[in-house]
Amino acid sequence: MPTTTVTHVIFDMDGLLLDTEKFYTMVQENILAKHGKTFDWSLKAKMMGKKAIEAARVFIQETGLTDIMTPEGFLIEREAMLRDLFPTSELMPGVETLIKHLHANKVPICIATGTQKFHFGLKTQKHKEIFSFMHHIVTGDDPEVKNGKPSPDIFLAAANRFEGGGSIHPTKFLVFEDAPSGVAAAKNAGMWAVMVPDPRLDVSHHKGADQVLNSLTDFNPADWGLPPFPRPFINIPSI
Ligand SMILES: O=P(O)(O)OC[C@H](O)CO
Ligand SMILES: [Mg+2]
Repeated sequence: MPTTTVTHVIFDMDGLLLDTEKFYTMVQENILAKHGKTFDWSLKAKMMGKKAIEAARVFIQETGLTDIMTPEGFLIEREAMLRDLFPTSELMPGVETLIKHLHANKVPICIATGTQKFHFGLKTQKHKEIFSFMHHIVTGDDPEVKNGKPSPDIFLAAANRFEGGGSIHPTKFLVFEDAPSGVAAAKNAGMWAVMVPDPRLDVSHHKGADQVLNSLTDFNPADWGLPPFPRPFINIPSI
Protein backbone atom coordinates (compact mmCIF):
# COMPACT_ATOMS: atom_id res chain seq x y z
CA MET A 1 0.00 0.00 0.00
CA PRO A 2 1.55 3.35 -1.00
CA THR A 3 2.36 5.99 1.59
CA THR A 4 0.10 8.74 0.42
CA THR A 5 -2.30 11.31 1.78
CA VAL A 6 -5.83 11.47 0.49
CA THR A 7 -8.26 14.30 1.23
CA HIS A 8 -11.62 13.03 -0.08
CA VAL A 9 -13.42 9.68 0.24
CA ILE A 10 -15.89 8.11 -2.19
CA PHE A 11 -17.95 5.14 -0.95
CA ASP A 12 -19.55 2.46 -3.08
CA MET A 13 -22.83 1.36 -1.50
CA ASP A 14 -24.18 -2.14 -2.24
CA GLY A 15 -22.03 -4.72 -0.52
CA LEU A 16 -19.76 -2.04 0.93
CA LEU A 17 -21.94 0.26 3.06
CA LEU A 18 -25.11 -1.86 2.95
CA ASP A 19 -25.50 -5.63 3.25
CA THR A 20 -27.60 -5.79 0.07
CA GLU A 21 -25.64 -8.07 -2.29
CA LYS A 22 -27.18 -11.07 -0.49
CA PHE A 23 -30.62 -9.89 -1.70
CA TYR A 24 -29.45 -9.78 -5.34
CA THR A 25 -27.87 -13.23 -4.97
CA MET A 26 -30.97 -14.80 -3.38
CA VAL A 27 -33.37 -13.37 -5.97
CA GLN A 28 -31.13 -14.32 -8.89
CA GLU A 29 -30.79 -17.86 -7.50
CA ASN A 30 -34.61 -18.06 -7.31
CA ILE A 31 -35.05 -16.88 -10.90
CA LEU A 32 -32.46 -19.31 -12.25
CA ALA A 33 -33.87 -22.23 -10.21
CA LYS A 34 -37.17 -21.83 -12.09
CA HIS A 35 -35.21 -22.66 -15.25
CA GLY A 36 -33.21 -25.50 -13.71
CA LYS A 37 -30.06 -23.43 -13.53
CA THR A 38 -27.77 -22.41 -10.65
CA PHE A 39 -26.25 -19.03 -9.78
CA ASP A 40 -22.61 -19.00 -8.74
CA TRP A 41 -19.99 -16.51 -7.58
CA SER A 42 -18.15 -16.49 -10.91
CA LEU A 43 -21.30 -14.99 -12.48
CA LYS A 44 -21.90 -12.81 -9.42
CA ALA A 45 -18.37 -11.37 -9.80
CA LYS A 46 -19.21 -10.29 -13.36
CA MET A 47 -22.50 -8.62 -12.36
CA MET A 48 -21.88 -6.86 -9.05
CA GLY A 49 -21.28 -3.14 -9.12
CA LYS A 50 -22.67 -2.66 -12.59
CA LYS A 51 -25.68 -0.60 -13.62
CA ALA A 52 -28.84 -2.74 -13.51
CA ILE A 53 -29.29 -3.09 -17.30
CA GLU A 54 -25.60 -3.88 -17.80
CA ALA A 55 -25.70 -6.54 -15.05
CA ALA A 56 -28.91 -7.92 -16.57
CA ARG A 57 -27.29 -8.33 -19.98
CA VAL A 58 -24.43 -10.29 -18.37
CA PHE A 59 -26.93 -12.47 -16.47
CA ILE A 60 -29.00 -13.38 -19.57
CA GLN A 61 -25.91 -13.95 -21.74
CA GLU A 62 -23.95 -16.04 -19.23
CA THR A 63 -26.93 -18.23 -18.22
CA GLY A 64 -28.10 -18.93 -21.78
CA LEU A 65 -31.59 -17.52 -21.14
CA THR A 66 -31.54 -15.28 -24.23
CA ASP A 67 -34.42 -17.24 -25.80
CA ILE A 68 -36.45 -17.26 -22.60
CA MET A 69 -36.27 -13.71 -21.25
CA THR A 70 -34.89 -10.27 -22.15
CA PRO A 71 -32.61 -8.26 -19.83
CA GLU A 72 -35.49 -5.85 -19.31
CA GLY A 73 -37.86 -8.71 -18.45
CA PHE A 74 -35.32 -10.11 -16.01
CA LEU A 75 -35.05 -6.71 -14.27
CA ILE A 76 -38.85 -6.45 -13.93
CA GLU A 77 -39.01 -9.91 -12.36
CA ARG A 78 -35.96 -9.28 -10.16
CA GLU A 79 -37.06 -5.90 -8.91
CA ALA A 80 -40.53 -7.09 -7.98
CA MET A 81 -38.80 -9.54 -5.63
CA LEU A 82 -36.21 -7.01 -4.36
CA ARG A 83 -38.66 -4.22 -3.57
CA ASP A 84 -39.75 -5.70 -0.25
CA LEU A 85 -36.20 -6.64 0.71
CA PHE A 86 -34.44 -3.30 0.10
CA PRO A 87 -36.10 -1.41 3.02
CA THR A 88 -34.70 -4.03 5.43
CA SER A 89 -31.07 -3.31 4.39
CA GLU A 90 -28.58 -3.22 7.26
CA LEU A 91 -25.23 -1.40 7.48
CA MET A 92 -22.08 -3.47 6.97
CA PRO A 93 -19.74 -3.77 10.00
CA GLY A 94 -17.62 -0.69 10.70
CA VAL A 95 -19.65 1.66 8.47
CA GLU A 96 -21.26 3.79 11.17
CA THR A 97 -17.99 4.27 13.10
CA LEU A 98 -15.99 5.20 10.00
CA ILE A 99 -18.54 7.57 8.48
CA LYS A 100 -19.17 9.36 11.79
CA HIS A 101 -15.39 9.65 12.30
CA LEU A 102 -14.72 11.11 8.85
CA HIS A 103 -17.69 13.47 9.13
CA ALA A 104 -16.62 14.63 12.62
CA ASN A 105 -13.17 15.38 11.19
CA LYS A 106 -14.62 17.30 8.23
CA VAL A 107 -13.30 14.86 5.62
CA PRO A 108 -15.45 15.32 2.48
CA ILE A 109 -17.30 12.05 1.76
CA CYS A 110 -19.82 10.99 -0.87
CA ILE A 111 -21.41 7.93 -2.47
CA ALA A 112 -21.06 6.59 -6.03
CA THR A 113 -23.41 3.66 -6.52
CA GLY A 114 -24.57 1.70 -9.56
CA THR A 115 -28.00 1.42 -8.04
CA GLN A 116 -30.72 3.67 -9.39
CA LYS A 117 -32.05 6.64 -7.42
CA PHE A 118 -35.40 5.03 -6.57
CA HIS A 119 -33.76 1.93 -5.14
CA PHE A 120 -31.26 4.11 -3.25
CA GLY A 121 -34.20 5.59 -1.36
CA LEU A 122 -35.63 2.16 -0.50
CA LYS A 123 -32.26 0.78 0.67
CA THR A 124 -31.31 3.74 2.87
CA GLN A 125 -34.62 4.54 4.56
CA LYS A 126 -33.54 2.94 7.88
CA HIS A 127 -30.22 4.81 7.92
CA LYS A 128 -31.07 8.43 7.13
CA GLU A 129 -28.62 9.95 9.66
CA ILE A 130 -25.58 8.10 8.32
CA PHE A 131 -26.45 8.92 4.73
CA SER A 132 -27.11 12.56 5.63
CA PHE A 133 -23.36 12.94 6.31
CA MET A 134 -22.63 12.46 2.61
CA HIS A 135 -21.75 15.63 0.66
CA HIS A 136 -23.57 14.19 -2.38
CA ILE A 137 -24.84 10.95 -3.89
CA VAL A 138 -24.26 9.82 -7.51
CA THR A 139 -26.51 6.97 -8.66
CA GLY A 140 -26.24 4.68 -11.67
CA ASP A 141 -29.08 6.46 -13.50
CA ASP A 142 -27.40 9.89 -13.18
CA PRO A 143 -27.24 11.59 -16.62
CA GLU A 144 -23.47 12.11 -16.21
CA VAL A 145 -22.91 8.37 -15.79
CA LYS A 146 -22.89 7.33 -19.46
CA ASN A 147 -21.31 3.94 -18.74
CA GLY A 148 -21.41 1.94 -15.50
CA LYS A 149 -18.46 0.52 -13.55
CA PRO A 150 -15.70 -0.42 -14.63
CA SER A 151 -15.98 2.78 -16.64
CA PRO A 152 -14.58 5.68 -14.54
CA ASP A 153 -17.66 7.85 -15.27
CA ILE A 154 -19.36 7.54 -11.87
CA PHE A 155 -16.20 8.23 -9.82
CA LEU A 156 -15.20 11.19 -12.02
CA ALA A 157 -18.72 12.62 -11.66
CA ALA A 158 -18.58 12.04 -7.89
CA ALA A 159 -15.16 13.75 -7.62
CA ASN A 160 -16.30 16.79 -9.60
CA ARG A 161 -19.27 17.44 -7.29
CA PHE A 162 -17.15 18.21 -4.25
CA GLU A 163 -16.25 21.88 -3.62
CA GLY A 164 -13.36 22.53 -6.02
CA GLY A 165 -13.70 18.93 -7.18
CA GLY A 166 -12.69 19.62 -10.75
CA SER A 167 -9.24 20.86 -9.69
CA ILE A 168 -8.43 18.13 -7.18
CA HIS A 169 -5.94 15.55 -8.40
CA PRO A 170 -7.48 12.05 -8.69
CA THR A 171 -4.85 10.63 -6.32
CA LYS A 172 -6.38 12.72 -3.54
CA PHE A 173 -9.48 10.50 -3.68
CA LEU A 174 -9.83 7.21 -1.81
CA VAL A 175 -12.53 4.86 -3.10
CA PHE A 176 -14.02 2.04 -1.00
CA GLU A 177 -15.43 -0.82 -3.09
CA ASP A 178 -16.55 -4.44 -2.77
CA ALA A 179 -16.75 -5.32 -6.47
CA PRO A 180 -14.07 -6.02 -9.10
CA SER A 181 -15.87 -3.68 -11.52
CA GLY A 182 -15.82 -0.95 -8.89
CA VAL A 183 -12.12 -1.32 -8.14
CA ALA A 184 -11.40 -1.21 -11.88
CA ALA A 185 -13.55 1.93 -12.23
CA ALA A 186 -11.64 3.65 -9.41
CA LYS A 187 -8.28 2.77 -10.95
CA ASN A 188 -9.52 3.87 -14.38
CA ALA A 189 -10.36 7.21 -12.72
CA GLY A 190 -6.78 7.46 -11.38
CA MET A 191 -7.89 7.09 -7.76
CA TRP A 192 -6.83 4.84 -4.88
CA ALA A 193 -9.02 1.80 -4.17
CA VAL A 194 -9.57 -0.01 -0.88
CA MET A 195 -11.42 -3.25 -1.56
CA VAL A 196 -13.58 -4.97 1.08
CA PRO A 197 -14.61 -8.10 -0.86
CA ASP A 198 -17.11 -10.78 0.13
CA PRO A 199 -15.04 -13.74 1.38
CA ARG A 200 -16.73 -15.92 -1.27
CA LEU A 201 -15.25 -13.81 -4.07
CA ASP A 202 -12.22 -15.54 -5.56
CA VAL A 203 -8.98 -13.76 -4.62
CA SER A 204 -8.11 -13.48 -8.32
CA HIS A 205 -10.69 -10.67 -8.37
CA HIS A 206 -8.78 -8.66 -5.76
CA LYS A 207 -6.12 -7.60 -8.25
CA GLY A 208 -5.92 -3.89 -8.91
CA ALA A 209 -6.97 -2.88 -5.40
CA ASP A 210 -4.39 -0.83 -3.48
CA GLN A 211 -5.49 -2.37 -0.20
CA VAL A 212 -7.75 -5.37 0.56
CA LEU A 213 -9.55 -5.64 3.90
CA ASN A 214 -11.73 -8.37 5.40
CA SER A 215 -13.96 -5.68 6.90
CA LEU A 216 -14.21 -1.91 7.24
CA THR A 217 -13.53 -2.51 10.94
CA ASP A 218 -9.94 -3.25 9.88
CA PHE A 219 -9.50 0.13 8.16
CA ASN A 220 -6.94 2.51 9.68
CA PRO A 221 -7.52 6.07 8.41
CA ALA A 222 -3.95 7.05 9.35
CA ASP A 223 -2.66 4.58 6.70
CA TRP A 224 -4.00 7.05 4.11
CA GLY A 225 -3.11 10.30 5.86
CA LEU A 226 -6.67 10.72 7.13
CA PRO A 227 -7.37 11.79 10.73
CA PRO A 228 -6.62 8.81 13.00
CA PHE A 229 -9.29 7.25 15.17
CA PRO A 230 -9.05 8.60 18.71
CA ARG A 231 -6.82 6.43 20.88
CA PRO A 232 -8.94 4.22 23.15
CA PHE A 233 -9.37 5.99 26.45
CA ILE A 234 -7.76 3.86 29.14
CA ASN A 235 -8.80 4.99 32.56
CA ILE A 236 -5.82 4.04 34.73
CA PRO A 237 -6.83 4.73 38.32
CA SER A 238 -4.26 6.91 40.13
CA ILE A 239 -2.28 4.94 42.68
O1 LIG B 1 -22.19 -1.73 -5.52
P1 LIG B 1 -23.03 -0.57 -6.02
O2 LIG B 1 -23.48 0.33 -4.92
O3 LIG B 1 -22.35 0.19 -7.18
O4 LIG B 1 -24.41 -1.19 -6.62
C1 LIG B 1 -24.39 -1.97 -7.77
C2 LIG B 1 -25.64 -2.80 -7.97
O5 LIG B 1 -26.76 -2.07 -7.71
C3 LIG B 1 -25.61 -4.05 -7.15
O6 LIG B 1 -24.67 -4.92 -7.66
MG1 LIG C 1 -20.78 -2.59 -4.37
